[in-house]
Amino acid sequence: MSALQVSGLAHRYDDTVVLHDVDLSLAPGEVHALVGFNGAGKSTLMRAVLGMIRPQGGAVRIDGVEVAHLDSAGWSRVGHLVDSPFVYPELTVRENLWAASRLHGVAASLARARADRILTDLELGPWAEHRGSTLSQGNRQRVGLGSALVHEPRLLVLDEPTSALDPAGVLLLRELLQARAASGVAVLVSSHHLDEVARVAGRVSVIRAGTIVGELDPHGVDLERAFFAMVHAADASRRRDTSR
Ligand SMILES: Nc1ncnc2c1ncn2[C@@H]1O[C@H](COP(=O)(O)OP(=O)(O)OP(=O)(O)O)[C@@H](O)[C@H]1O
Repeated sequence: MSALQVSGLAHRYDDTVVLHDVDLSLAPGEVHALVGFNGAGKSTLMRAVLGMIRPQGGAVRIDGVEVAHLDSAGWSRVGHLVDSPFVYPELTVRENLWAASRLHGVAASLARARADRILTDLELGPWAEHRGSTLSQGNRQRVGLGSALVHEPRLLVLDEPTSALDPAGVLLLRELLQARAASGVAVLVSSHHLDEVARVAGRVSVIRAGTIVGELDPHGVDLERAFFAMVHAADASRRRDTSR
């Protein structure tokens, strides 16, 4: 069974079509990247996957269950970072991670150890006792990522997770995602960095104006050229359709 199955997803804000007939699937252990220009619809797609918006058409299933019917046990198998990382300003980094694990249903007896492990995995140790309100942007993103990972979800949805990270953080996250995927976790990730995506993803889908227009070969030689060729071909095809 797919960890995530998106079928015929459609969404519009007022008169603007933002997602059109989007199909996407994600198997356990797969890292699937979404790439596209600003405003292409990546975040909207992720919000629909996470039940944060109700799309006007199509279906999203997580482990075979329609998101509208997913219970708290189902959601506890999902980790996400979409939009700005949420960090409790008055809590320390360690307390934030502990709270995130408890909110995702981790038993009190395990929560401390899980938070400690994330502090190590994301090299947040030096900031463990610092309050959320005092963190740099990159460290906020690390805490947001830690909060998405701390309960050991089986499906991860990450919207531009490296946008504020330094090169060491990018490398750490890549290794973490690869390790989680090797243990069967399914990862949906969006990014603007084609090279980074190619290093981590097994599949790369291109989204253009709310439509998935094709997949890039992450092992291909010139990903940038292939990306633009795909986008331009999609635009030309759309122009032909609208002029008929
Ligand atoms: N709440 C909203 N109300 C109206 N329009 C919206 C809303 N949220 C997003 N949009 C529009 O939907 C389209 C897709 O936005 P979305 O944020 O999904 O794109 P994106 O691919 O994630 O972009 P970026 O790479 O810039 O983050 C854009 O045209 C955006 O302006």
